[in-house]
Amino acid sequence: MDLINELAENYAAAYTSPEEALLQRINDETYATHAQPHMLSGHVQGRVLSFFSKMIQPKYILEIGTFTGYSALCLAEGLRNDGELHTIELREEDAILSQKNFDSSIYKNKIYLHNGNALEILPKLNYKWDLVFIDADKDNYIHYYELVINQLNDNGIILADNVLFHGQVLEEKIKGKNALAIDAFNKHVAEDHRCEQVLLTVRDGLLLIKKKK
Ligand SMILES: C[S@@+](CC[C@H](N)C(=O)[O-])C[C@H]1O[C@@H](n2cnc3c(N)ncnc32)[C@H](O)[C@@H]1O
Repeated sequence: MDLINELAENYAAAYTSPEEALLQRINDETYATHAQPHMLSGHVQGRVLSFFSKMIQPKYILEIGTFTGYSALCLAEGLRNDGELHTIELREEDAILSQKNFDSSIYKNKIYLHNGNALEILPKLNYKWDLVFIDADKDNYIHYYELVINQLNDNGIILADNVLFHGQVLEEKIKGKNALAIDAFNKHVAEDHRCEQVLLTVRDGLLLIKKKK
């Protein structure tokens, strides 16, 4: 289901700052060569990620689900000079591709790519996160959220992608496994008194979550 009117999407893209050449190249190469290019955040959502990161000026960023590296590079734009971005990717072929893309970037010395299952890698990453982007397997969103919320800095923010899951969460009786997992995640966060949240209807839905002090 296309949730957002295509004309509105095009208008938003026209009046959003352009992406830089490397991001444009990653986008084009991913669409030309990858079997699931739609997973890439893309221009407008990429600028949203960059904008939030520049507002937060994080020292430590965590991303779960690197894919070809597009969103990591957008998030890295807001890092402090001494900041680090840690990104986790399960599939070796995507990890290789994203590392190649990071190596072409001015942020290459600030990005640490971890190849493996996020559920196993996360407990080994001992950082206080300022900004977290959850964008991997939908079944595990609740696990990822519970693993990172206690490692979030006081002013830390979690962003979770695909929270509208192609509109499938709007069905009267949700059928898809991933849509059910996302709907359960949205309810889990809504019922969690530790945080406040806002669901933006950007692209496939972006949930902004802030831990209460
Ligand atoms: C939607 S894509 C990420 C897109 C990327 N963040 C972007 O915006 O360009 C999801 C990625 O998560 C990875 N993934 C799935 N399950 C994972 C897991 N358990 N641990 C780490 N990565 C996982 C997939 O291989 C895939 O590359």
